[in-house]
Amino acid sequence: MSIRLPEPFVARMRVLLGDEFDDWLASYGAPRRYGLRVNTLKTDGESYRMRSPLSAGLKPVPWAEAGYYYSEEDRPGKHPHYHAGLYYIQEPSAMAPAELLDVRPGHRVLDLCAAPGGKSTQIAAKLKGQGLLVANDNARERTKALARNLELAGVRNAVVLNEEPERLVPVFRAFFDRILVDAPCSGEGMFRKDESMIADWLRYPAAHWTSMQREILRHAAEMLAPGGVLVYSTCTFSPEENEERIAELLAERPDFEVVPVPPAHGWAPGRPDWVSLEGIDRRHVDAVAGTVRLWPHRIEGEGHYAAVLRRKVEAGRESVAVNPRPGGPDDESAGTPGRPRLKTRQYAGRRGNGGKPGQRGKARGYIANVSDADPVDAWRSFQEELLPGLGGLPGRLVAVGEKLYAQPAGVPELSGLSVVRHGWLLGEARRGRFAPSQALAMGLAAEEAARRVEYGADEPEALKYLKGETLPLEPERLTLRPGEDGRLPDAAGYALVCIDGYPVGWGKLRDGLLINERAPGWRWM
Ligand SMILES: C[S@@+](CC[C@H](N)C(=O)[O-])C[C@H]1O[C@@H](n2cnc3c(N)ncnc32)[C@H](O)[C@@H]1O
Repeated sequence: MSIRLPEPFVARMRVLLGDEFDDWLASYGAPRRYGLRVNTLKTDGESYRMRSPLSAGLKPVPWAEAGYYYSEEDRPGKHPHYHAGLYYIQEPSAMAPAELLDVRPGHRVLDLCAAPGGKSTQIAAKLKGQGLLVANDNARERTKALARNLELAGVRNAVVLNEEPERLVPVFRAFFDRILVDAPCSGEGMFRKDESMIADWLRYPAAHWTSMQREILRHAAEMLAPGGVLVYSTCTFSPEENEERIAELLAERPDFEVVPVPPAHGWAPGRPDWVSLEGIDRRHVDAVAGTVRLWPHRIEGEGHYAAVLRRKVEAGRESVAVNPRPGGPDDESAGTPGRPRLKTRQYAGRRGNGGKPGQRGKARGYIANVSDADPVDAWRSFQEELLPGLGGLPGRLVAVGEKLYAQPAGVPELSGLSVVRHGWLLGEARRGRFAPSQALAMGLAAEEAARRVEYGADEPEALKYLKGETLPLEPERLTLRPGEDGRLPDAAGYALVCIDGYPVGWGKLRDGLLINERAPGWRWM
């Protein structure tokens, strides 16, 4: 074993694990397993597995829909399909918490500690574009990766926030059907995957993590609707960060109960016998036997812990969510008069995104030229010309400065919160012209665009495009889609660039060239 585990950690695990200690310790000498999750917003897991370009093939992770093991010698992060958002590289055990959350299309879901977004992208896939995902993290820098990963995955119905949980509570009290708390933790279960975490373990005492976890869980509980489900997870072994946090929450919140996780896949039950909190009713301690531990010596994956909790419904009340359901008759969020609109303009209406452009938005050349920089007019002209297949989007348009977002239905007023993404970032109106975003390209299906240019993943042009090069346009690569009037668009202007049929960015067709419009921060280095 080459990893140097901290002595006090090993000594403690010896006491906790007893007879199992030797097997556990031996797992640090075993090779770690690598995982990826196929993005079912774009393709389905099994059909992708059958045609996967990874040389050693993909083997299913038993507990995760579209989750697969890949072989160490493959480099999936270096394949064009990664840049098309066809999969997310994720440690296999880390796929378990979002599976346990039981997300259904249409749910309102909060991922409270979400960066860099592995579980958020997994949740978004389960929502299938319906309902709402609020992905939050309190670390500003990390929310950039979070937003980017959601965009790479083509997620249309997410809002990204950068907040402390307590500041979210007044806005989202009893709002969510599902909440994931993938808590910051001492990371003991990840030492084999990432040895650098040992330094953090040595630096911070357990109380550093447990006080954070306690506060985050308390605030999360406030935001769960009665009848809703909350999953708490960590990638650590210490009972203080796992079973003790759950027993404590149960003692504080009699309206919460553990939903036992059935034993499967080699997962082990939580350990009431490791809880050493004083003054906690035995019932709450015993209940943690229904939580689950993933041990690296019992499964093919790293160490994890998860608890599934349900907020009970009061007798006689089916649901008491205090906020209107997205798109329901009480959904006033679409442009309610009198709401404070500071730097944000919201454009109401179910037809909002699909409406016809006004007279001002008449197309001139390959992109509409409007008389002022109203992003909505510019977008509508762009959409009419470039995206005849997109149709109306649910929710509303939100303009922030020059940026325009399609915000999913049912999002409450966010003013006062630090918002990283108000929804699906469509693009920016610059001097009246609409510049489509990379996020828009990634969230489209190829057939939604009026013009598309196609490359195969194994063609050198695919790599050149991903690296930001401008390419000669070979006419056979261009597909034009007729508009509603049956007429083909001009072969000039913005085109959606696709690899193996999946969008990877924009280009502009001009003078026999495909001018590369792939956003600079997204280019293959
Ligand atoms: C285990 S990581 C989350 C990993 C993420 N769920 C994923 O699957 O990619 C824990 C995250 O919690 C964030 N965090 C720490 N304290 C927080 C707090 N008080 N509120 C919200 N997020 C917090 C950290 O910045 C970190 O990104």
